[in-house]
Parts: sequence; structure tokens; C-alpha cells
Amino acid sequence: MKYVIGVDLGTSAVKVLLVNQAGRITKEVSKSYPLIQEKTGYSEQDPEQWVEKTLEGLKELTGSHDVNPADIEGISFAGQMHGLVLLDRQQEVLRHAILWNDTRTTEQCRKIYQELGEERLLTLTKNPALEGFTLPKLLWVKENEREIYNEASTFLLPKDYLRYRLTGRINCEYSDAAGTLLLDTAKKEWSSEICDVFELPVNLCPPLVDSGDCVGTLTEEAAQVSGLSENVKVFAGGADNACGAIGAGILSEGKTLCSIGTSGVVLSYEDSADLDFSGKVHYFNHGKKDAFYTMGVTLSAGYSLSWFKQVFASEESYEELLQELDAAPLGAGGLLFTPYLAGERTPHADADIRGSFIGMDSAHTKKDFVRSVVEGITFSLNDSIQIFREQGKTIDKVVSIGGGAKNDTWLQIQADIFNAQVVRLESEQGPGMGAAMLAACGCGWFSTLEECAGAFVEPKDIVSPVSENVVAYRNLYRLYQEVYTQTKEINKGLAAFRT
Ligand SMILES: Nc1ncnc2c1ncn2[C@@H]1O[C@H](COP(=O)(O)OP(=O)(O)O)[C@@H](O)[C@H]1O
Ligand SMILES: O=C(CO)[C@@H](O)[C@H](O)COP(=O)(O)O
Repeated sequence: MKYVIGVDLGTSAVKVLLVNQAGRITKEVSKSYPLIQEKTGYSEQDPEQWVEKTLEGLKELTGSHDVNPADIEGISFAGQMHGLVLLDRQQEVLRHAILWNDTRTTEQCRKIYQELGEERLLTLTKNPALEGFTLPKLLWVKENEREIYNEASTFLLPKDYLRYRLTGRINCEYSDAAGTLLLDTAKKEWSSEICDVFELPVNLCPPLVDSGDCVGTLTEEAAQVSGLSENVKVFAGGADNACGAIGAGILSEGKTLCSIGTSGVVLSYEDSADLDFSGKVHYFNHGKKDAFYTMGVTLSAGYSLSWFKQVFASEESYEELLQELDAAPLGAGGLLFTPYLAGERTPHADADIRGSFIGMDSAHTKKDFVRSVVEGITFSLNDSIQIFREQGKTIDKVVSIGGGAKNDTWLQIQADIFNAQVVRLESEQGPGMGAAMLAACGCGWFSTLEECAGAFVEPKDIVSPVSENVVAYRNLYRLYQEVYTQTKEINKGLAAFRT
């Protein structure tokens, strides 16, 4: 039996999957690393940790009795998007990576609109200026850390840096390049116009390849440390959401994905870059060649739950904590939560907004808080579902992946709030599976990603909405929607007190 490896460089952990030719995950290793949050709005990670933890994970995988490393033919990567890794002329990392959920760059976003114009930005990149994207981060470093900026010879996205460390080859692929605000999305080339306006040398941008391209093999050192053969073919891979879409079989029009990791996304496949969503949702290049996807993003989806667990229930596992979901009633006894712990993207692009618990009552106990956190995260994802429906899309079936798809009750809550069938797959590891599928196609096991999805993507069950819950949640959702408007100004005032 032959194997490929899919690596998902997530925000909470790197997940390494060993996948056989039948598409079954025969071994899975996860290694976590922390966020570095020095100030409110800041979110960084040490790229060296990504490399160390990935190598540890690969070593554990190849060292197990499940596989002969000589049978592993290919490896590919999915990764958290938008993060800025800056390298100097010797390809050394210049500072910690600034991540997708770091919102220090509101001023730089304003500047992008002032100097390039919102309309021109949307025409070229299909996306608005949001704090999490890479260009504002690059401008922040240029303005605030000039010495570091002057040393920079290239920037990389997180999984592209990891792949560079394993192969010695510097590349970026289109699905992650799309999240930088420097790519001309339709033309698939770095925008010299945007670089010129912001006086950034175009050669700061790494060479572009397709997600399925073979970019080389492992370095001798990486092969030795990981236990893999030096002949393993390395394929470029894609943004975690692009790979999540591949891993969930979102490869044609009409298919919708909900992914609840640290962030949460609702994603819809698009055949072309011609549609106009006026920047209400993100519009990116897919990992499938010359295809696209649109998506809405909740910044703190799984992160809201992990925050709650860490602050109020650090001794409990997620399974123990989420047992409380069944004990609490629908609507959490009148307790509403908004998951804006680090600001928000869709539908409110607002770095200042923060989360709320509304309606706290002396009768409430921990179970109600857990339920309201899960319901609030899901309401936030429903905001994106509503945008797609308003644009004329039919959403009656949603494939659910990510950590949030592990829990039965949460899947039912998704079905009831989205008023759609929710499909659970055999494995919730969408991005890692998508990366493995890119490697499987690259190794010649399949001629198209669709053919590969036919063999690899296996639905486990379908959760249907319960009509009385749908009605109750529709009423509660209206109240949820009001919380943003009612708390916006209060949160602006509170910003001065944040540390
Ligand atoms: N057993 C579980 N049931 C439901 N949600 C879970 C469970 N375990 C983890 N999670 C949620 O999944 C999130 C991590 O998901 P994951 O897809 O691994 O994220 P990332 O790719 O961002 O690292 C956590 O923040 C947590 O909220
Ligand atoms: O910023 C985005 C998408 O635009 C995030 O979805 C990141 O890509 C992080 O993903 P997870 O670690 O939550 O999977």
C-alpha cells in the first residue's frame, strides 16, 4: 500500500495525516503551539515552532509501526492564511509571524483605501482592506519597524515558510497569495500596480506556483529528522480554507462548507472571478486550478470556545465541557453570546467590537454559558449563510468540518440555525485531507481532484434541521443581530481601557 501525507498548519496546532491509496487516514498526529499576544489586538507565532512541531509530528508518524516510510510517496500542506513571515537575504526569519487574527493594522487599512481607492482594490484583488490580510501587516512593519523592513528580502505565508524549511525552495501558491491583497486575483499575478502605490519592491513577493505543482523534494536534513525518504515528492498545497474545500469535496457550483477551527468560515465554490459580492465576503483563488471560492469569516469561532474553556473550565476536556450542551435548553435560558473576542470580519468588518454575554440571570449556570457560546458562534456563521442567500444562492446542504464538527449536539445546532442539512464526513480534518488529496493527484493516483474526492471524501451521516427548533432559532437570531448595533459604540469607548 502506498501513502501520502497531508500537513495542516493550523492556528492552534499542526495536524499531520497519513492517508493511504483508498483515502483512509491510517495515522493522525497533532502538535500544538501557543499564540503570542503581547497587547490587545496583537496575535503572533514563532515560525520556528511550526517547523519543530511539524518535524516532531512527522517523526512520530514515520516511527510508528503503521507504515514503512519507503511507501510514502508525496506530501503537501494546508495552512492558516494571511500570516506575514519576513525573511532577510540569508532567508532567516526577521521577526515573529503576524497572524490572520491580529488587528493592529486599522490605520494601514485606511491608508490602502486612501492611496489606492476601495474600488480599485476590489477590482484588482476582489477583496476589501481587512486588518487580517497580509498587505496591511507589511505596511505596518514598514511604518513601525523600519529597520526590520529594510532587511527584508521576501515575505512568505505560514505554510509556504514551513515548506521552504523542508525543501529549501521558496514559493507561494495562488490560494494563499489571494489572501495577501497583493495578487491580481483574475490574472493570477502579483499586482505591480499595488506594489507601486505602496512603494513595495515586487521582488519582495515570492514566485507563484499552482497548488498541485511539485516544488521539489525534501532536504537531506529534513528527511533525516522526519524519517521520510529524500525522494518524497513535495507539492505546493493551499490555504487551509482552499484545502478544507478540497478535502470536503467542494469542487463544483452549489456546494457549501462550514469549517469551525480557531476561526469559522462559510465557504461557497465559484467557477469564475466574475461575480460581484462588493467585498461583503472574501473572494479567493481555490486550490483547484483556475477555480475560486467566496467565504464569510468569523474571527473567533472555535477560539471563543477554547477561550471559555481556558478561563472557566481549564481542567475539563472539550468532550466534558460540551456534555453541558445537552443539559441546557435551546436559547440557553435567554442568554446570548456574540463571539467578537478579537473584533470581527463578516458581516461587521470591525476591529474594535468585542464579545458580549447579554441576558445573564441568577438562574443561569455554567451549562447555559457553554450553550450560549456555541449558539453565538453558530449565529455568527449564520450571518455569512444569510449573505449568500441574499445573493441568490440556495443553501440547503452544508458540509461541516473542523474541530466544531466533532460534537453531535453542535452539528444539530448548526442544522437548526442554518436551516439546512448538515453533512458530517468520516474525518473532520478537511484541510489536512485536502492537502493529502493534492499530493495523491500529484503522485498520479488520480487524474483530477474530483476523481480523488470520489474515492477519498466519505460522508458519515446527515443531520436534518428540526422545524420547531428552526422557528425558535430564527426568533433568537433576530435578537442576536441587534447586539452588534447596540454594543458598537460602547465597545469603541471601552477600547481605551484595553491593555
Ligand atoms: N471535541 C470537540 N468538540 C467540539 N469542538 C472542539 C472539540 N475539540 C476542539 N474543538 C474546537 O475546535 C477548535 C480547533 O479546531 P481545529 O480545526 O483543530 O483548529 P485550527 O485549524 O485553527 O488549529 C478549538 O478551538 C475548539 O473550539
Ligand atoms: O483568516 C482566515 C481566513 O481568511 C482564517 O480562516 C485562517 O485561515 C485561520 O484558520 P484556522 O486556523 O481557524 O483554520
